[in-house]
This record gives sequence, structure tokens and C-alpha cells, in this order.
Amino acid sequence: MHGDGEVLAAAAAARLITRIVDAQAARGSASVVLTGGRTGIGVLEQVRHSPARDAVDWANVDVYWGDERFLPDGDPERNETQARAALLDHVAVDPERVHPMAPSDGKFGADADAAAAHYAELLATLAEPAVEFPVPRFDVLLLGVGEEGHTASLFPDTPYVRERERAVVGVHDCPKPPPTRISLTLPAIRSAAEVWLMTTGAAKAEPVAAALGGADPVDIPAAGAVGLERTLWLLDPAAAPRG
Ligand SMILES: O=C(O)[C@H](O)[C@@H](O)[C@H](O)[C@H](O)COP(=O)(O)O
Repeated sequence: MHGDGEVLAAAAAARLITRIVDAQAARGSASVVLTGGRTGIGVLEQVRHSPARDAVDWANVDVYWGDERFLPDGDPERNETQARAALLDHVAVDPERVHPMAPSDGKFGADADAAAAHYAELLATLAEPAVEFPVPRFDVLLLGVGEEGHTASLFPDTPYVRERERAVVGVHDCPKPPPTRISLTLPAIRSAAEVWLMTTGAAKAEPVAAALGGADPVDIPAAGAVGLERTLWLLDPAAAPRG
């Protein structure tokens, strides 16, 4: 990553470190939901390179994923593999508190729906009692944005972006490879305290403008990604709507 993309990733990394430190000061721990894609992984790399990363008590960070590419364990295209290489392998996270989505050669084999249901159960188990939607408190949920407006692995005009009941779904026939994925749904995403949408480049200007302009999430899934307390768009100049 270089140029404006790198500046954006570094700025987002600084914010992320601050957000985690603040959550830990308030509650003793913090929970972060990671995303895939160049920007999301670029931010994790910037966290790794930041001297301020040592202000975080990494053993008290809960790590989740907002979506995963349903591929074998260790596949270089898995979001988990990339997040570990970018950051998690370099800080003292507690392995018990890192919650990747299942790979396609794990306990559920090639059944992405079963793997998704299992992740939903895990989230429900870790949820605080009496929450509206059965997921843990997420202090910050990171997302990227696709050229056609997808976010996490929720693509336009699919049953998955319309899902209302389940927190996690197996996603099939995705236009962006690989075709099979696992994703949090919009209700799960909307249960996060803060949702940060991060993207760069002119190719993203259109979906960003549509989402900020109040598009229907069925057409532009990123438009439906809203945090309970805050929704933050972190953009470089090329992706930002022109005033
Ligand atoms: O696993 C994935 O592919 C994603 O989580 C996906 O939603 C990604 O964040 C966007 O497609 C943006 O990706 P870029 O930052 O690479 O454009």
C-alpha cells in the first residue's frame, strides 16, 4: 500500500489503537471485529508498525471476524491468515480470545452454512444477557467497501443482505472470489458500538456516495452498516464524495 492509501491506513490504525486503549480503560478489555481486503489488512499492518501499539493490553482484546473467505486453514487468501501475518502473530494476544471463522477443511468440512451456524452459536454464547441481538459487545467493527457497494461478504440484492434473523450466514455464489464465504449479517453488524467503514481509491467513490446518500442496503449493503453509537467513514480523497 502506498500514497493516500497508506496515509489512510496509518490514520485508521492510530484511531484503532486509541479506541482499544479507551475501551480497556473503561472496561478492562476491548473487542474488535476484523475485516479482509487491502484496506482492512493495511490498517492492521500499520498497527503493527506503530510504536503506540504497546499501549494496548493485547491479552485483553477479543478478536472476531466480520467475514471470512471459506478456504482451507492457512490459505493465504483467508482473512484470518492475512490478519495473523499483518498483526496478530506479532502481538501478545490470548489465543483463547481470538475467534476465527472455520476453514473449509475444518470440523464442518465444505459446509459453509454449518460453519456459519457454529460461529453464530459462539457469538450467542459470548453475548451479554438481555441483548437485543445475540452477539457480544463489539467495541469496534471494521469493514471495507466493494466497488458495487458490498461490505463484509454481503453483496447487493442477495438473500444474505436481506437476512434479519441470523447473525452469521454462509454466503454462496459471491461475485468477488472466492465464491463461498461466511459473513456477519446486517443486524449483527448493527449491534456493534462503532462501525468503521474504511476504503480508498476512485473506484469506491460511487458506492461511498450512494451509501452516504441513504441508498437502500439491499442495493448498497454498505449503506446498512451503522453502529449503535457511531458510524465512521474513513476515506482517502479519491474515495470521498465531492462537496
Ligand atoms: O474478505 C473480503 O473480501 C472482505 O471483507 C470485503 O468486504 C472487503 O473488505 C472489500 O471487498 C474491500 O476490499 P479492498 O479493501 O481490497 O478493496
